[in-house]
Amino acid sequence: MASTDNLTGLSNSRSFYLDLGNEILRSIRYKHVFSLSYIDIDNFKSINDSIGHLKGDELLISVARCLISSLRKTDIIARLGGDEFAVIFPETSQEEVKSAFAKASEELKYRMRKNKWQVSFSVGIVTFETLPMDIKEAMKIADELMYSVKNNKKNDVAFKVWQGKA
Ligand SMILES: Nc1nc2c(ncn2[C@@H]2O[C@H](COP(=O)(O)OP(=O)(O)OP(=O)(O)O)[C@@H](O)[C@H]2O)c(=O)[nH]1
Repeated sequence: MASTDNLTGLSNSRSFYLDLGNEILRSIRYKHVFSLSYIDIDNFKSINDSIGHLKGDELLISVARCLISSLRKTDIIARLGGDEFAVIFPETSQEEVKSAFAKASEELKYRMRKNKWQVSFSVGIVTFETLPMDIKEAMKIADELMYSVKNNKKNDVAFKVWQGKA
């Protein structure tokens, strides 16, 4: 079965969920924290509608390249589908993920501006100090955080430290 996304060459969702499951187990075993980022492009549909699907594809490939070039080799980057991307940052605290993602944000903004693509990014980044029960719970927490940005004003990064349900 394929483990990469045809368009961008990143991990696909299937492969990403396997890696996320392994990261949860590793973090439990070695008592590490890890961080998980959920990234959704804002207003991507308008790119397809205004300059065409092929340019839309070009933008998605460019996003993948920005993430690959600005993050660590040990970070696991995936395209989950459509205009949604995700990253696992193994053994990475909130402070560390803030500085790691700042670099990626700058690179993404620069690339989009250079190509005159009028999109931005809604991002949720969770650091698991208490480990999630499973993949589903981890993704739900990161997805909800991203949606809190999307439903507010978009174009922002929300950070959260997960310490279990209050
Ligand atoms: N070019 C291209 N477009 C895709 C691909 N996969 C999904 N899409 C398009 O991505 C768009 C995603 O639309 P929405 O989820 O409404 O995203 P959006 O316009 O970014 O909306 P917001 O997230 O609310 O800002 C749809 O128009 C899909 O057709 C792809 O592989 N290539």
